[in-house]
Amino acid sequence: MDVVTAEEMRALDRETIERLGIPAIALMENAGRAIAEEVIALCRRRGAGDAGYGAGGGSADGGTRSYGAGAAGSADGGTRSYGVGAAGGAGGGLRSYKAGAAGGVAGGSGDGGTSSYGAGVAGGLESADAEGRGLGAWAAGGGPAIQPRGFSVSADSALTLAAAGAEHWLVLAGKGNNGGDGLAAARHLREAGIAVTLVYAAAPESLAGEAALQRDAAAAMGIPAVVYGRDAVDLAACSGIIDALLGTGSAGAPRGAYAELIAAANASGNPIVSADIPSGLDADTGETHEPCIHAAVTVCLAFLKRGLLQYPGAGAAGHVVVRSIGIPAALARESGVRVSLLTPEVLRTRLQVDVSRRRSPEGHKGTYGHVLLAAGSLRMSGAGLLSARAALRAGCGLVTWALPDKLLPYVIGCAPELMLAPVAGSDGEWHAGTAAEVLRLSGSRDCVAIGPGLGRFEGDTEWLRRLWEETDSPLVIDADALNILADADYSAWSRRHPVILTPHPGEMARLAGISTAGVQRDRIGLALSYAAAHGVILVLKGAHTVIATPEGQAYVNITGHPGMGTGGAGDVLTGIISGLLAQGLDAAQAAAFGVYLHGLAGEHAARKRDNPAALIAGDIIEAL
Ligand SMILES: NC(=O)C1=CN([C@@H]2O[C@H](COP(=O)(O)OP(=O)(O)OC[C@H]3O[C@@H](n4cnc5c(N)ncnc54)[C@H](O)[C@@H]3O)[C@@H](O)[C@H]2O)[C@@H](O)CC1
Ligand SMILES: [K+]
Repeated sequence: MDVVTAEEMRALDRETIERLGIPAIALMENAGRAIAEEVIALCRRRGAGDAGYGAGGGSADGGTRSYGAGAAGSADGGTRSYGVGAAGGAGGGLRSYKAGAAGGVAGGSGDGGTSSYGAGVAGGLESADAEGRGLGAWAAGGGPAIQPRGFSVSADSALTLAAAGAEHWLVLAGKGNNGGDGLAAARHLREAGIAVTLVYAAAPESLAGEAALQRDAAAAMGIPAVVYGRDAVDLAACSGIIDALLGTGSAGAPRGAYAELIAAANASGNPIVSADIPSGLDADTGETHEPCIHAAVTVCLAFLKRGLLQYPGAGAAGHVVVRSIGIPAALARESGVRVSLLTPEVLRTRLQVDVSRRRSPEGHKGTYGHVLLAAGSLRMSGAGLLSARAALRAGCGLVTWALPDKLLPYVIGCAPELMLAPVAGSDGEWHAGTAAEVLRLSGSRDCVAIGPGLGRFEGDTEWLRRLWEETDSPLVIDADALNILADADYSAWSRRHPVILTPHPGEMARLAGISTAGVQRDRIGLALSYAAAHGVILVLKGAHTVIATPEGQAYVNITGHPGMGTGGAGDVLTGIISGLLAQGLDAAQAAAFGVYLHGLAGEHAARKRDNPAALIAGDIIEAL
C-alpha cells in the first residue's frame, strides 16, 4: 500500500482529473460515500457493543492501532491491518457487509452480523424502510417473491442502519474540498435515515468549486445547516461528529473558527470520524498542531498519508481506513511514490521476499549462511548473546560470536548452538587492536554484525573504519557502533558491500546531529534523506519503524507491540536482520523482513503474557 505526502496526493488528484478525465466531483462523491459508510459501520459496531472505537480515538488495546482492511476483509475490529477498501465493503471489521451479493439484500437487521443477509438470496428483494424494517422476513419465511424472475434490485447494505433513528451526526465543514467531502457524506447519511446537521466553519457563500456544488445539493435536500459564529452550536448534542474541516490543503495550526470547532469537538465526548486526516494534523510529518482532532476513525481517501503513520498523528487518527475514491491505485507508483506500508504483500511483490521462509529438503547448515557477530563486553555481554541467539532463530545455519576473551567463561553454555570466537580483549572490553582478528574471522562469513554491547574504547573510530572498509560481506551496524559512527566523519570511508544501520531515535539524533524530537518530527522524511545522503540502508527504530534505502524507497512497518519497549529488543532485531542476510536476502529485503518478523514475534510474545509489560527481549526470540 502506497503512502503519500500531501503534495504527491495533489499531483495524483490532478493526474486523475486532468489526464484521465475523471471529474473532481466524482472523486468527491466517492469520498463522501466512503465516509458515510464508515460512519454507519461505526454506528453498527457501537450498537453491537464494540467499545473499541469509542470517543477519544484509538483502539482499546493500549496502543496497537488498527488500519482498515480491504474488501478481502482481513481486518476485523481491532487487529492491525491497513488496507484499501473497495466501495461497499471495506475496512475495519465490517463483518456485517456482504457487498454486492447477487440478488442480495439490504435492510440492516441491526445485529451487525452476516446472519441477516443470507435469507433473501433466493430472489428476495429487500428494501429497508426508514425504520430499517426490511422485507427479508417474507423471503426467509417462504413468503411471496416480490420481483419477477431475472430481475433484481439491489439495495445498498453499506448505507443502511437499522437504528438510524437513534443517530444524529454533526458534519463540521471547512471551506475547501475536505469540507466538500463531508457535505457529500451528509447526503448519504441522510439517505440512510440518519439525522444530520451541517456546521459550517466559514460562511457557506465562501465555498467554491466542487465544495460549493455539494453545499447546494445538501441545501436542496433540506439538510439543516448552521454557521459557526453566527448560530448557536452545541457539539455535545449529537451522537457523532464528522470532521471535514481541514484536509491535505491545511497549513499550520488551525486558526479561528476551525480551532474553536476542533477543541469543542474533542471536548464533546462524541466519537469523531475524520475525513482524510484529523484536522490539525500535519499530513506529511505526523505532527499534531494545537488543537488537533482526536478521531475514533479516520477515513483516509485514496492513499495513506504519511502523517497517519507517524506519531503523534498516528495516535490522533484512531482507526484508519483507507478507501478508494476512483483514483487508480497504480498511478501512485507510476507517479514516483516511493513509500509503502510494509505488508506481507509488499514484502512478496515489491521486495520479492519469500515470506514463507521455506527450507530446501536438501539444505544443510552451510546452505543457510554464517553470521559473524562482533559484540558484547563484560558489562554488556547479554546484548551480544541476544543478537547471536536471534540470528540463529532467524534461520541462519551458523553464528560465530566474536567477543573479548575474558567474557568466555561467563557465556559458555548459555547458547550451545553458538560458536564462540574469543579475541584478545583488555579486561573484558574491546580495544583497537582487535580489528585484525575480527577481519580474519569475517573472511568466509556471509555477513558481519557489529555493535550490541560493544562499548566505546580508545581508537574505536579507526577500528570501525577498518571493518567498514575491509569486510567482504554486508554489514549491520547497531548500538555503540552507531555511536562510533556518529562521532566520525564517515563520508569518505569506502565500501563495496551494503551497510545497514539500525538506530533508535536517540542514536539517530546523534548520527544526524539533531535532537531526538527533531528525529521524531518526520521519521519517514529523515530516514529517506539520511539513507540517500550516506548510501546506507537505514532502519529507524521505534513505533512504526521506517526502513529506507539509498535508492529512495521507504517502508513503514506496523507490526509490533508497545510491550517491546524493553532492553535488548534492538539487539534481537540486529540478530534477526543478520540471520536473514546470511541466508542470502539482500540488504533491503533483510532489513524490511527482519523488522516485520521482529514486530510479529513481539506481538506473539505479548499475547502469551497476562500483561505485556512483562515482555522481555528473550521472549521475542522464543516467539520467532
Ligand atoms: N480533487 C481533489 O483534489 C480531491 C480532494 N479531496 C479532499 O480535499 C482535501 C484537500 O482539499 P483542499 O486542497 O481544498 O484543502 P482543505 O479542504 O484541506 O483546506 C483548505 C481550506 O482550509 C483553509 N485553511 C488552510 N489551513 C488552515 C488553517 N491552518 N486554519 C484555518 N483554515 C485553514 C484554506 O484557506 C482553504 O480554504 C483532501 O484532504 C480531501 O479530503 C477529495 O474530495 C478527493 C478529491
Ligand atoms: K479532516
